[in-house]
Amino acid sequence: MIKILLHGCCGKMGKVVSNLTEKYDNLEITAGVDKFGTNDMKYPVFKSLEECTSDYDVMIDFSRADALEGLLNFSLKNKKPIILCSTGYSNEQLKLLDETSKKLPIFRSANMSVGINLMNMLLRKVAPILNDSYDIEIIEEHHNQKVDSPSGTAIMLADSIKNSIDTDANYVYGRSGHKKREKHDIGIHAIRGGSIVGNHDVIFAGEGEVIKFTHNALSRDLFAVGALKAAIYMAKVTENGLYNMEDVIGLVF
Ligand SMILES: NC(=O)C1=CN([C@@H]2O[C@H](COP(=O)(O)OP(=O)(O)OC[C@H]3O[C@@H](n4cnc5c(N)ncnc54)[C@H](OP(=O)(O)O)[C@@H]3O)[C@@H](O)[C@H]2O)C=CC1
Ligand SMILES: O=C(O)C1=N[C@H](C(=O)O)C[C@H](O)C1
Repeated sequence: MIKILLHGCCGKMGKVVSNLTEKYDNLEITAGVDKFGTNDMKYPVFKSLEECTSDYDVMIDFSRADALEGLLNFSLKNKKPIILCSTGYSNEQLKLLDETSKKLPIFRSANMSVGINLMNMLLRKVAPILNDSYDIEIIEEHHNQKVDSPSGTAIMLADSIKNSIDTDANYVYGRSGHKKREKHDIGIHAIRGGSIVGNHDVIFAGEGEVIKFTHNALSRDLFAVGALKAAIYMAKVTENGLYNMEDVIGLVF
């Protein structure tokens, strides 16, 4: 049995992960941590990591970027792998994450769905071919409760494109004003409204044609399933380092 500590257990994703875990015979949530706190869960919920005394094998986090430092220190102290699903990290936080991964197995992915990770892999192949003659724009849509913009997934997709081409792409967020598009811009646009779970379009606009890669998440279950698969994977990992969803789904191309 793999014992999971769920950080951010009372939020939208925390609740979905809690429900889905019950379908797995080999997984059990032994405790949760959430600022919000509640007694509604089937496991003990602590209001902070400092109060949490539960034994666990792997921690899953769906909370906020500002929780990162505390999560890393707690995981280092307990010598247990951590799965970071939260988004909105700053460059300094990403640097800290990289440094800490030399001392701890850390998993991070801005999107736990198989579909987005497959699309990300395809973009790495396609972008170097299309980059010269097509303009690249990314549009993401999410619910009206999301705090970080653009989405972590949009940044992940943009970074994959940027790292796969030999020109130095420049990110332009939510374009406005009086200025033509520059050739090496990658536009990144965020839409917020209602209960949209999470949609991502990557557009390659050329002369006389547009090629579009689209991923629409129809339910939060697919993120939760990805997090639980990552938990099963990370519980067995012994080497320190930074892992992601491609390790879990075995996308080696
Ligand atoms: N990687 C992926 O596939 C996905 C990532 N996400 C990301 O996961 C995160 C959570 O999403 P979602 O569940 O929709 O958000 P919610 O706001 O619904 O849930 C977050 C929960 O974490 C709590 N929380 C916030 N800060 C802390 C903290 N410092 N310590 C402990 N608990 C805290 C919140 O409490 P309170 O409400 O009191 O602040 C809330 O209960 C976001 O960053 C989101 O972008 C979401 C979906 C998929
Ligand atoms: O906040 C959300 O809801 C989501 N956040 C992630 C992101 O920022 O990319 C992933 C998913 O699209 C849902």
